[in-house]
Amino acid sequence: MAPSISITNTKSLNIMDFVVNKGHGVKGLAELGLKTLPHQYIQPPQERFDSSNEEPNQDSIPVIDMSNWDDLNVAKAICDAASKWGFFQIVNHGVPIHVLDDVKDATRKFFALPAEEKLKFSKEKSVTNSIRFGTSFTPEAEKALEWKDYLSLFFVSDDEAETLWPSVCRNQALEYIKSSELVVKKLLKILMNGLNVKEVDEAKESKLMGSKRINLNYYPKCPNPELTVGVGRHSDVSTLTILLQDEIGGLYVRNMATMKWIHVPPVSGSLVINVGDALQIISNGKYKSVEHRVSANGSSNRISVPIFVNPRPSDVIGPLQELVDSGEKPLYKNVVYSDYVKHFFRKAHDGKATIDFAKV
Ligand SMILES: CC(C)(COP(=O)(O)OP(=O)(O)OC[C@H]1O[C@@H](n2cnc3c(N)ncnc32)[C@H](O)[C@@H]1OP(=O)(O)O)[C@@H](O)C(=O)NCCC(=O)NCCSC(=O)/C=C/c1ccc(O)c(O)c1
Ligand SMILES: O=C(O)CCC(=O)C(=O)O
Ligand SMILES: [Fe+2]
Repeated sequence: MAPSISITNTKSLNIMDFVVNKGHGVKGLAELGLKTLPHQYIQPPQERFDSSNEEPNQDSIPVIDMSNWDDLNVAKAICDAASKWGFFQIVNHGVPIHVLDDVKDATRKFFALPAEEKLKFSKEKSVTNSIRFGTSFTPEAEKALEWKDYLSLFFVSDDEAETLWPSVCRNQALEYIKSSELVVKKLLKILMNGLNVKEVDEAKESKLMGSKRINLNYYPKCPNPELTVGVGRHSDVSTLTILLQDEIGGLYVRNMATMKWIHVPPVSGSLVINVGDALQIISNGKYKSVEHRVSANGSSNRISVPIFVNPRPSDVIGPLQELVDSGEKPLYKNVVYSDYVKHFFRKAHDGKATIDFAKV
């Protein structure tokens, strides 16, 4: 529902109060029919999208068919992509298409709720730390805000989800998490085999995928997309991220060879997989957690739904013992995972800098 106020400039509007405190988000701002971007969203020139920084030949990250996932060529393609690009897309992954469609619909329904309904899930009002409706990334710490609203749901238990997650999206979000579990296990098994770790026992599995967070992201149409960003440069702090995007596009990944940005084109029915910092650390740098960012869009709203597959907050993560025993020099220290995540969340997005926290 559109906010009841209607103005075309924001001079008389307290942006932080309207967007953050009142829960209208950037979606509410966009629906006021603004003609120009409020100054709080203007990014410094080096952070804006500029086609001269994009890969001219549209070199693209691989799209991997998972139907024969135990084929050695498939395993090789996955390990190569995780080492070279840190990103790939998968098709025929086994997650039913209706589950993906349902969670996209549910995301649109959540953001269509009135601001006062969404505000019940804000950091200040939410009855639990594991549910958070917010906007931008860390508005308190950012010099320029990002053009994105989100709902972040940390999975604690089915019981908590049943009682506390917003009813418009909880079943669909849970279904997406549960039906992607098998493909996550397959991917992690392949990636561990690629490090010569032949068996993923319970302890390892728990460290690699012991916790999950799902974010529902909403990027409304933006009056001056060239001046701002949907999400700024960052790497994820997960082990793996399973990202569902709609048909709009706007996700860009850093090509580590050229430092230029490559677009991740929407492929119908696919899931985008990326390595996060936890897996870069655990693999002692073999698999790369690559910088990525999202542009704002001048003509369409966009949604995306990442599942962040993580260690548990209390886990200590560091390079695998098998790698150290084989003679590799550890590039990272052992860190408590929740300390690592808090470090990430308390600062503005700053590209690949988060991982310095764990460097030897
Ligand atoms: C996240 C924590 C540390 C929270 O624990 P808790 O005890 O609740 O700590 P807290 O002190 O309330 O929160 C720590 C800070 O993080 C912030 N924060 C907490 N959750 C979120 C969230 N979902 N989104 C943004 N900030 C958050 C809080 O605001 C705290 O900052 P401050 O208010 O103290 O300044 C805990 O649940 C944990 O260890 N989880 C591990 C699993 C996990 O959640 N991993 C993260 C995967 S997310 C990932 O990889 C990428 C996420 C991402 C990327 C780009 C974006 O633009 C974006 O929005 C999100
Ligand atoms: O919206 C996207 O395509 C990516 C979002 C993202 O990078 C994130 O939520 O970590
Ligand atoms: Fe990300």
